[in-house]
Amino acid sequence: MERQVLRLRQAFRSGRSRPLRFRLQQLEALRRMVQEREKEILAAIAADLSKSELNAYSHEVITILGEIDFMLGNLPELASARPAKKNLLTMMDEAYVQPEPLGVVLIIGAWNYPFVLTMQPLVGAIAAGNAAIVKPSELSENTAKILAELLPQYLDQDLYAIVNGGIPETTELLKQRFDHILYTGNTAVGKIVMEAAAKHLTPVTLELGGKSPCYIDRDCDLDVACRRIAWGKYMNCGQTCIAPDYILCEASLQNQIVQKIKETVKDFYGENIKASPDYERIINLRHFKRLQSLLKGQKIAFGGEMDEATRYLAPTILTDVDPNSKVMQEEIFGPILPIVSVKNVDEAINFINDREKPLALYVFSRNNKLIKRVIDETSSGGVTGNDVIMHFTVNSLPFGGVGASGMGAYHGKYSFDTFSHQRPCLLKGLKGESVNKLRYPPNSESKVSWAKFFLLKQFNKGRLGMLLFVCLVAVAAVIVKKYQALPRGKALLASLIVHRRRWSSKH
Ligand SMILES: NC(=O)c1ccc[n+]([C@@H]2O[C@H](COP(=O)([O-])OP(=O)(O)OC[C@H]3O[C@@H](n4cnc5c(N)ncnc54)[C@H](O)[C@@H]3O)[C@@H](O)[C@H]2O)c1
Ligand SMILES: CC(C)=CCC/C(C)=C/CC/C(C)=C/C=O
Repeated sequence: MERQVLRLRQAFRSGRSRPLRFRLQQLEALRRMVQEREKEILAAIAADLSKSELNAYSHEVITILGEIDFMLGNLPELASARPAKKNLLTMMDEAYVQPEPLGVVLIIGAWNYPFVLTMQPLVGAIAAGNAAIVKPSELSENTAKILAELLPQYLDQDLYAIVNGGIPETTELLKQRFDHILYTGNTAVGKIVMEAAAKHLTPVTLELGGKSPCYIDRDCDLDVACRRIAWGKYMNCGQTCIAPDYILCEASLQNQIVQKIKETVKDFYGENIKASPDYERIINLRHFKRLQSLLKGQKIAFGGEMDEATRYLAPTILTDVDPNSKVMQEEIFGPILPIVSVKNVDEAINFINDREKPLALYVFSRNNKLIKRVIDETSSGGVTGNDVIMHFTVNSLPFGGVGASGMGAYHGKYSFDTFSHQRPCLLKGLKGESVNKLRYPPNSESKVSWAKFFLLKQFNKGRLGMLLFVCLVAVAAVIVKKYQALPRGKALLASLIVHRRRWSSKH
């Protein structure tokens, strides 16, 4: 492991990954990989998640193609230096922010969207000019295997590597020094990752989970709300980090919601859900049994059928759920939808704020003011109003958690920023020592007063006004220096001093 990281570090140090042309070429190669080897990629995802290849394409491949296209189109602008605003003391200098790559980064992915959760961060890491190691989840072993086979065929092998394995391999990997780690997965392992990263002072992006609430207002189109919620909850068999975890609504809405979701499920998956190509299975027996245990003692208003042999768990709704029950204590990550009654929106807001900050928050209402109020009075990684999941698909929005649901964000520009250091650069000339004297010892009241004037005075006169002022100062300095005795120079300096004194007396 150590040797592998060293190999990547040496390749990074060679500077090969930095030129814009190289990054674009690697991103194009990645796009070629996805297009040319689509069938193998889809087959692997489908096998890992008991998913149809059509769904594998729309859940995962589309996202990656979109992300690569975004980077190819925007990278020249994202990677270029941005001029920075200057103060009076640096007016004549060059100030800019230059994004630079961090170095060798580690990307650890989760099993539930095994292609998206490894490749989307990789697109950002390449775009920002880094070397990267990708560690796919061992639970999605087919995708892990195909990535290990394909990536070296398309990408620079000394800069980008796949490491496969389980806990021992990841533990070994985490002992190495990286320049950034982006981890996707559960909160407990997130803490392990952060602890390991802290030993090297490595910054982390943690894409974690949580219980994402979904509030349905009384003033709402319930048909539309229930169709959208059912789509987001039961896709990937509920194993989506931003799936609506539970519903909050007034008690009087509960039965209608059950009825409407029931009808939607029939529309989506037919009478025989088990036979639907659009309904997936639970990833493994451990998770199946965990979900089974969440149903104990609950009122199942719909669904609940299960088959351990195939890890089938039907789309399920629980009603009159006690907020203290087990199903309301942990992220469900399966096709179980509890409904918890609240009296009104105030109680819903309190309910949300009494718990850990979720990864996503959903509000359904005809009343935009109510939606804005819920947003203003709560906190979550992201929000979609009158729909679920969809904020994930907008790559101009940062995607990430807050508090217990994670830290940092990625997607589009935000991926580029996550894997870059925004380096402040100030390039000065070797002239101007007369002004610089202000900051050299010995200090004096007058110097402090001048420094305050130069550094704190806000100029609202635009660039031209600023330039005129600087010229005035420069001319005054030259005149005073060369012709100390001349009345015009003295007068100019005197007026500047008066101007500065007047300003100083006010500040
Ligand atoms: N925020 C997001 O974008 C996002 C996306 C997907 C999943 N999730 C969250 O992830 C959770 C489900 O994923 P999971 O954790 O079951 O996935 P997982 O079991 O695939 O684990 C995630 C990664 O952590 C590694 N890992 C596991 N144990 C480890 C250990 N002890 N030390 C070091 N590495 C270890 C795995 O090898 C894997 O690569 C849910 O909470 C879900 O909400 C979040
Ligand atoms: C809008 C369509 C067709 C797909 C969205 C794909 C999707 C739900 C991706 C989720 C990825 C993600 C962050 C999962 C977390 O577990």
